[in-house]
Amino acid sequence: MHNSVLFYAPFALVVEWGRNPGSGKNILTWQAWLMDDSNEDPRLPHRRDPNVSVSLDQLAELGVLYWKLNPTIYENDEELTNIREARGYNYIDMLDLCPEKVENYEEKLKNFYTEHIHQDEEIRYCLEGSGYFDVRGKDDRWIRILIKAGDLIILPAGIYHRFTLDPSNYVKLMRLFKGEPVWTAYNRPQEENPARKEYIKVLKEKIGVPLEAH
Ligand SMILES: CSCCC(=O)C(=O)O
Ligand SMILES: [Fe+2]
Repeated sequence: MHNSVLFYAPFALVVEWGRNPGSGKNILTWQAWLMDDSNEDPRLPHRRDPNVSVSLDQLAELGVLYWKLNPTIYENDEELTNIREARGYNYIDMLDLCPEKVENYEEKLKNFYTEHIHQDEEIRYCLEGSGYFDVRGKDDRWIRILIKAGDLIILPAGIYHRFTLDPSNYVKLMRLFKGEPVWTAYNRPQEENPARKEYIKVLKEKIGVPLEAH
């Protein structure tokens, strides 16, 4: 799948949105960086000093895909429809991440921030608010990805990741899935998990180096 044309499609779409005259948005809204090693509040940015940015290309190498869409038209968005059709995402629901709307809010947040994998892709489209997805890079260091309204992100099955709110303390996410949704998280270590093995195999083929723990 990752070697197919689809794999490159996000860039075309990103450029398209960036060209949209009068949209007031540009394609440089992408923000990802290597995390520092401090144990301070996870909701802080945790940039290194000096900052080390991570590009869309570097993320794509890890199988992480990104689109910039217009969140104000999500109910009737042709681009979103195209992505859903191309990738078979026939299921959607909404996750409004605030204490009033989510049962066991604190526990859920804690679980989201516990390093884990899934056996399927994790697909999230941010409609309001913001937060951070952290993914492990090829050297096993944390890469922090800022997600805000209009950002659609796909994490491949088997990638170690976690999620936290940022100081805004609020995010509204659309969750997408292929078929009947399965949200099961498998906490690290998962080296024998078939999804992890497959992910490592694809990564080795693509970038030629094994992932190494620090
Ligand atoms: C808040 S959505 C992202 C959290 C996550 O990794 C998950 O739901 O599995
Ligand atoms: Fe997850």
